[in-house]
Amino acid sequence: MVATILVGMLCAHLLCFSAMFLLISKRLHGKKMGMDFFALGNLLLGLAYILQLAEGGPTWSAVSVINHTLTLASPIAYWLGAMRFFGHMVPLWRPLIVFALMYGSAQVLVQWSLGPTARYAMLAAMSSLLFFLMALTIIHGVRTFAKDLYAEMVFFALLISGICVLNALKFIKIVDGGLDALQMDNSFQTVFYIYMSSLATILPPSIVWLVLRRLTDDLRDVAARDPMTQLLNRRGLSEALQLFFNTRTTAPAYLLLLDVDHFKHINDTYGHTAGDAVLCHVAQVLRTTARRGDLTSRIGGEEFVLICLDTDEAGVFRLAERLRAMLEAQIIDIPESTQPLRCTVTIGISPPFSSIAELEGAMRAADAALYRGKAAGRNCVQAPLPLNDHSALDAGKPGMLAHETAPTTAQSC
Ligand SMILES: Nc1nc2c(ncn2[C@@H]2O[C@H](COP(=O)(O)OP(=O)(O)OP(=O)(O)O)[C@@H](O)[C@H]2O)c(=O)[nH]1
Repeated sequence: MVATILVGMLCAHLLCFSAMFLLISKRLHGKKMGMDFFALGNLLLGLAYILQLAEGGPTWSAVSVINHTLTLASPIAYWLGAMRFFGHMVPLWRPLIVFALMYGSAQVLVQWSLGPTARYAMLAAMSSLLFFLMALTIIHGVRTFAKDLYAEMVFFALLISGICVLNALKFIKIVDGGLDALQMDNSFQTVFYIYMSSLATILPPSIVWLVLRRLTDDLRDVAARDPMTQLLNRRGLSEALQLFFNTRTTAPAYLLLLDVDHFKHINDTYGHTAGDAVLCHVAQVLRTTARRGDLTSRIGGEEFVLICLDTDEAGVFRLAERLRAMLEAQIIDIPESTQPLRCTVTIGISPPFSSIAELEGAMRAADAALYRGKAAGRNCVQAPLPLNDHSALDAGKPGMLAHETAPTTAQSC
């Protein structure tokens, strides 16, 4: 009786959360994060348990064959849903239909050749195997595609390992004691269904939590990035830098402020689409040239910032010069245009700084250097003023600098 009530509650939980997952997936439109697959997994398992209640005990019937097939199809749907959640575009119906046909046939074969006990033992063994594979996938995910969800994934792996172990025990009991092991009210079955009911209560809210986490992470990411170039925006830059200074106290940072030369002229001559393509090109060069861990950002219009972390002064000047030369040399692909287009940038460098509070000052110093670079003819790298030359910094006048590179003649882009 107890086990029957537990199975009834389990069905109610599974079907309610199936409906909830489906509603969430509808709200998520294009990026459903596997919620539609999880809804199907819950529905299949819920239906399997309803069929089990209808059967009353082990029987050989079409309903029983469908029940066993649905019981195993549901973890497959969950597994595929998890793959979708992590961005793998796996199909749903084809693998499920292929599995259903294969497992249906296997049941008929086993029932006729080895008898009913073997068919039930096969269900327990297959369940154990599927959940074992699922736990293995999660453990693999923790090291690769799901690193950011470490705690959640370990939690899931533990819960799923529990089902795996219980099904393995069920298999042993069926092999040892025959179909009597499946009597609903024996103590093992009671423990089994208590565990399954607990999972049906814990897992769905945990899945909703995962989706919520992903959505809020995505929102934060959208708020921190420039939509056109996908580089960090001003806000994202200062958040990322804050994080860096909170966790590291190594070498100071340097800020490079890049400004595309004569950008207005590019827009006016080639149109805004070409202007946008130039900005995306500069962003791409920044992304690929900067070291891993450096922060790349578009802070507005045609102004970009690169913050170099864990480096020294000589390295920063080499990088700035490399960036300038690369941008000067490369031809930019403009959609629907056959005219080759190049652009140059002027780069102002800040003095070293080592706290987030100094970011604004570093930005101002780099801006003053940039201003001097523009005045000196553009397409060059300008070092910051010496620390004691405050008057020059205030007025933005050119100063005598140790690292100044010889400015080349401004080029028409
Ligand atoms: N295509 C495009 N243009 C932009 C965007 N944001 C700002 N602009 C344009 O960038 C131009 C910036 O011009 P200016 O500030 O005069 O700078 P400049 O022409 O590069 O001159 P210098 O910096 O002195 O070499 C303006 O025409 C803006 O309209 C954008 O997202 N896309």
